[in-house]
Amino acid sequence: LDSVTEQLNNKKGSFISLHLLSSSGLPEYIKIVEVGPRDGLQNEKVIVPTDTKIELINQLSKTGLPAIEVTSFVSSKWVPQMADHKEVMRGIERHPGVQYPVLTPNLQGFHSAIAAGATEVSVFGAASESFSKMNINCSIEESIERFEEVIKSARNMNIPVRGYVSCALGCPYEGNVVPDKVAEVSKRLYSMGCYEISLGDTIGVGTPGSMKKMLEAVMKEIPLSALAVHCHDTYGQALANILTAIQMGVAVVDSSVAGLGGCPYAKGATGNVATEDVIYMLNGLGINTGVNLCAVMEAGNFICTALNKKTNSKVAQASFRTGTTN
Ligand SMILES: CC(C)(COP(=O)([O-])OP(=O)([O-])OC[C@H]1O[C@@H](n2cnc3c(N)ncnc32)[C@H](O)[C@@H]1OP(=O)([O-])[O-])[C@@H](O)C(=O)NCCC(=O)NCCSC(=O)C[C@@](C)(O)CC(=O)[O-]
Repeated sequence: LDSVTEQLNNKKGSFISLHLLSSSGLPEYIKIVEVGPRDGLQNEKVIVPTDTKIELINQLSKTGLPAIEVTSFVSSKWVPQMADHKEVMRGIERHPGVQYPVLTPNLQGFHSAIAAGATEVSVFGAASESFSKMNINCSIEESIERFEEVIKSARNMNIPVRGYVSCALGCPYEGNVVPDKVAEVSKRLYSMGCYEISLGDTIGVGTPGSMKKMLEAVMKEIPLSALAVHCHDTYGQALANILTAIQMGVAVVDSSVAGLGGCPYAKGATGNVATEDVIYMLNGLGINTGVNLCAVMEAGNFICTALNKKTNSKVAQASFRTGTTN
């Protein structure tokens, strides 16, 4: 409880950890990629008003987060929740030093994103054929061809492209996914020009054991500095999996404010790991993120109130119960 209080009392500016644990062997700085406004909200049943999305992103922009995934330029027939992508993109206040990536599955999405002012995009593939078909309506091979077009156009415009590989630790349709397949798809995206590969445990079935095996395979093909992990918490393993990844040297972690989220094409998958819980853990390890925990909790409180739902962040729940937020 003391550590919660210490962290929460430091409300101004970026959080400086008061823990004195040694960080030797762990990255000194971890970049948090906030995916709540996209991965979090895409799964909400009731359409979230555009103004609420914009306000959430504006609040998150003031927390010290270096990257906030804003929306997806996908078909509104497939993901109605992201239909207001242009309005959201145009409505947000952009802060210097914050990246605002958006998802683009194909050239059509890429051109719409650029027209709406996107300055960074992400392509999203999978290590499972069935998931690729269900999620983006094409095979892995076809998806790579589409991504290649996006990456070429992006390169001509100096737009950085991030690449996702979903089902890195398991697939909702095929079950087990072999680490070599994850490594193969990751390598192709990286070789095509993605500056970073985010490895998605889409349905949160991974464990520290499977995370380690998968990363060992991927790290043979891609530099560690180009890897990120994207963990869902369906089986309660997300923080343990992230800790395993950072012990192996991964220094980019995706997370979602209040633990919102899930993929509409991965039935049963619950939210992403909560940003608040990741920051709390990293603060405890003495790892700098530059993110103010209290400010993220306030943004979490805002969106949970707007959605009339309880936060999935254990840290936010504990702080609420013990009154340490005030
Ligand atoms: C990829 C498509 C579009 C293919 O969908 P399709 O139906 O195969 O596309 P198509 O090329 O045959 O075109 C059909 C219609 O879609 C339109 N269309 C075509 N492209 C676009 C576009 N970019 N934006 C808007 N509209 C588009 C196109 O204009 C046409 O419109 P119509 O003539 O019928 O009116 C579709 O399957 C789709 O939108 N899928 C959405 C997938 C999605 O957003 N999933 C959730 C995100 S992934 C995720 O959450 C996992 C991740 C990233 O978080 C990591 C992890 O956890 O593992």
